[in-house]
Amino acid sequence: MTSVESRFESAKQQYADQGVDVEAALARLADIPISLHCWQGDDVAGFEVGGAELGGGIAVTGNYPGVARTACELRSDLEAALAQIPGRHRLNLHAIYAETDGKRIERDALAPEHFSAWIDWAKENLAGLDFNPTCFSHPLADSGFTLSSADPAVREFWIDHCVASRKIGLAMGEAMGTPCVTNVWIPDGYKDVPVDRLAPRQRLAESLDKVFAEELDPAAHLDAVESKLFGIGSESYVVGSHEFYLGYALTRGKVLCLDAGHFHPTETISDKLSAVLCNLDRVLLHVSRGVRWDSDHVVLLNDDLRAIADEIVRGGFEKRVHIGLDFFDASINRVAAWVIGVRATLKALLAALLEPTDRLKQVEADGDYTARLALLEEQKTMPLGAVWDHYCEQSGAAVGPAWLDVVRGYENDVLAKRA
Ligand SMILES: C[C@H](O)[C@H](O)[C@@H](O)C(=O)CO
Ligand SMILES: [Mn+2]
Repeated sequence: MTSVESRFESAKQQYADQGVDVEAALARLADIPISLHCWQGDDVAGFEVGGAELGGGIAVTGNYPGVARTACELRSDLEAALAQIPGRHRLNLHAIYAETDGKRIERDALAPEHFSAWIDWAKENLAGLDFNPTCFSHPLADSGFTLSSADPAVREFWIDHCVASRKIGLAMGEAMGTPCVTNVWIPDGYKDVPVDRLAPRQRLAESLDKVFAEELDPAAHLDAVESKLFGIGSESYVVGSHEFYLGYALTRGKVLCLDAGHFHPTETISDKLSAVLCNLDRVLLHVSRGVRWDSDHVVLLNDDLRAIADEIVRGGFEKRVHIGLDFFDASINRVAAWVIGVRATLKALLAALLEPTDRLKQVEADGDYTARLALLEEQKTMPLGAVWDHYCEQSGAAVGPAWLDVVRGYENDVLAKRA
């Protein structure tokens, strides 16, 4: 027996003593896909012919070598990351990752054919695809307003882009046999205090109603809307605030996207899950790590991430919460950034799945808050790592930090050779 296996067997017994079935927990974990965000691989630049600088009040810092310059390079980098991540996962694409054969295709004219290479590759490598219209990094977003613009021509352009994006998302969902979540995030807002907070929100609601006018088969496609508190250049007012989208999602039956970096710095999204899922069917998560602001740091196995995973598992929300990642760090190896973030997310889910939740719920229901606190605290030193290592080994992913050597090898052989 290898040391990984002997540590696993002893951990399994320790969890069994707590009433936890480790094999059942691992089977549940294998069934939870994480949607990797393609934009970590190229600093949210995309491959649009004649594309603009990154805009929309989001910023990527760092200049680590090896950024992906083409869709082929990005797919190769994703394969390198996926090889170090146990389980089968999804990919979240933005419209600016279209492949248009060297021709400039305006965003309102994008079509499924511009993503056929992604779809073919996804069939081999992934459990599903998700999608996003790109309503930033474009001259028609320079005013700071897109779907809520006061200019009807600007609004029209972005409505048409979002309609085109839903068709692309639908094609992805049909091809993959699992619904594609197409998420609309817009940067619209004001740097300074506005007088009229209402009119842009009314225009946004009208525009969204036009975007979503056509009913799409939920077996292949789901619509999500993402709120934000502030961005760079929209510090005082964001049109698509949380309250706006919560109301919109509730009244229109849409998926609500909660981005961990899009709330007040001391506000967490974990507590929101059970609250919004009392009335909404589904939630999309953008798991991110804000440091002092919406800085989009790589997610780590910290208290916030564990609390999100705990809420998903304790609520039995695995099929109602779509887990996507959203961070972009250009100061470290970008492939490693994906591996660190996804492995951390899976570890958090595993920790939650290994919790004796029924017992904890029972002591809570009995009013035994002493036992609740004591058992939760004891849980923290249970041998999660031994189960995690077994899961990695069983799935063909590297055990422990060994993945870093493989990613370093890819860096030397491939990334370092990019000019
Ligand atoms: C690139 C993404 O769509 C973007 O990060 C968005 O989801 C967001 O969170 C903006 O702050
Ligand atoms: Mn986001």
